Amino acid sequence: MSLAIVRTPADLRAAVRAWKAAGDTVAVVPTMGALHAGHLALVAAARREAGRVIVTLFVNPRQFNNAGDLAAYPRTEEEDAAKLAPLGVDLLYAPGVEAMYPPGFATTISVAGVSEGLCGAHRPGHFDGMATVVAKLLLQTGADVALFGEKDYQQLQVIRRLTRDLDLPVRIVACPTVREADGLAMSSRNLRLDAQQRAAAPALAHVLSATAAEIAAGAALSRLRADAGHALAEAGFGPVEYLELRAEDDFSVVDDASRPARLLAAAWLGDVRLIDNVPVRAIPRP
Ligand SMILES: Nc1ncnc2c1ncn2[C@@H]1O[C@H](COP(=O)(O)OP(=O)(O)OP(=O)(O)O)[C@@H](O)[C@H]1O
Ligand SMILES: CC(C)(CO)[C@@H](O)C(=O)[O-]
Ligand code: BAL
Repeated sequence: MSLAIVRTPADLRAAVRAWKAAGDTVAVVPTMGALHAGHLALVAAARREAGRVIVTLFVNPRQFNNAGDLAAYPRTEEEDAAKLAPLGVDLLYAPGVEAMYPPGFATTISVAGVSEGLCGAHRPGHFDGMATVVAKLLLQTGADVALFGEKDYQQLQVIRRLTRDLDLPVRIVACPTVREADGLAMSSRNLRLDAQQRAAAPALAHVLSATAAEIAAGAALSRLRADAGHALAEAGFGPVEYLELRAEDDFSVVDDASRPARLLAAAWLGDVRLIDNVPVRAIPRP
């Protein structure tokens, strides 16, 4: 089984135009490749949402704030295409950097508010680069629906804001985080962990879950932050970039579970930066 791979916006548009002329709807799953079961869950959801499914594969230089991270990012297009071929994906869109950013490219999309703090504070320029490429991918594919993972929770908020503000005619569907059996959120960057770091990595999910349970029971995050940091350090983590609670409705900073919230963290294991998040719902009191 082979998969059609398209490299230019013009070829992509031609394929989509033919599908739409035949009355098909189109779903897109944007990725940076090195596909794992989290991505494949997005593809399965995409198949339920539309008649045609496009997966995009583009390691977007503009969203990397760190040259070493970009250089080390795994690139496994052949294996990725082999994983997608049996899943009923209609097309893999894998443009080169020149096709995406031709000479003279000068536009940046910057989403205020939800992109501030958290990853926005620690990865300068990241969300501008991400929003710019996602806007391009949504416009190039003309997709009716686009699927994104909750693992990148702040990214999802930025994309929702972007599509509303620019009146992009696309529905955004969020999919829950897919985890390894030991709780570690699947991520392409996990491939860069050595054996010892891989053994330590699930502590991030465990500390988040334990802290979320205490907040759900009535505790304030500000009183739990130091203990969570110690637990991560004991497990072998380096610096914790942030551990923050945000309200799910407007993404404002909160300290307890009086509103449905998300507990989000980023922390380093050696030179690999991991992120994760969990929902927090107050336990109703009798
Ligand atoms: N574990 C996961 N569960 C569900 N969705 C995921 C998971 N990991 C990534 N995704 C989603 O897949 C899409 C593509 O993400 P991307 O290609 O950056 O993979 P990644 O594993 O998140 O890589 P990275 O190491 O850059 O974090 C995004 O919408 C992302 O949120
Ligand atoms: C959405 C995305 C494909 C844009 O490059 C990327 O940020 C990702 O993989 O999450
Ligand atoms: N998964 C989010 C993309 C990034 O880390 O750049």
